[in-house]
Amino acid sequence: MNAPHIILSEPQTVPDTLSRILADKYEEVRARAVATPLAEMERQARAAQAPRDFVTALCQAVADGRVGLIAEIKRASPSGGLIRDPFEPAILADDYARAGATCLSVLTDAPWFQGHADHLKAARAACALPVLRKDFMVHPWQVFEARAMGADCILLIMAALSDQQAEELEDIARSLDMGVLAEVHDRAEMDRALGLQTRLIGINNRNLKTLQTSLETSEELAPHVPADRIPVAESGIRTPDDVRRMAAAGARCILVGESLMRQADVTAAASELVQAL
Ligand SMILES: O=P(O)(O)OC[C@@H](O)[C@@H](O)c1c[nH]c2ccccc12
Repeated sequence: MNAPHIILSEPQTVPDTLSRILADKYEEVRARAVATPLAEMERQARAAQAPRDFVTALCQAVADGRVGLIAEIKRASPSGGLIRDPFEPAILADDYARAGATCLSVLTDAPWFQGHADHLKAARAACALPVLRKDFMVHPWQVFEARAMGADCILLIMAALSDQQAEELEDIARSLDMGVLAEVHDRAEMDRALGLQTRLIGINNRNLKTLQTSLETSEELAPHVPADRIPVAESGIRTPDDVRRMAAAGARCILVGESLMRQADVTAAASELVQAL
């Protein structure tokens, strides 16, 4: 009798969602930077309309004791599937502005969120609010691209970046007078984000690797944000009670997307959140 064969294979690791998104993003940026070289993208960024002050708008809301609502415009997401259809960014931007939102966030990632630069351009043109480009920033080229399409602020996801990358992207954003929202999901990421210059610390209640959401993430982390920084509670916020919960933890600024995008009356739903305190 032959000895039984034991086949040892490498442990199978399934790539998490963030890793898959980033792999697509590096590919996308590589291709786009061939079509439009960095120097040309920088020229377009520096020729764009003056940026609106995203960070000051949120600081002002906090100083006034208001909710600082960053209202998000997105058609779809990996966790929610198709969220809103038909989807009209300009109308949504106007609805949010009339509800008293402080800023907008617009998804521009196509493969995972069905976003587009045109959504951001249309939303920004329809209101006077500062606009965050919600995408996965990994390369300076994208920061110039963000400014060229009109964005006033970029998102830096600490889980997706080395310290050196984050600093480089922040420096470029600052040179373009753009704001930076540094996003964290745990204490270690927060400590890294606090090494950046930006005052805006986004605490994502959603784990981008597993897509699980828990408001406890903000409750745990917001108390550790130093007084000279502004915590922004992100993801999974649905009701005025949730807003009060985030405010009680120290986060009066919130980033809300899906729960608003699923409402027939976006203005009414957003103003309920704005008036929760
Ligand atoms: O739709 P929600 O659960 O209200 O979440 C909004 C926003 O926080 C979420 O879109 C988000 C936060 N960080 C991100 C990073 C990438 C993509 C999306 C996000």
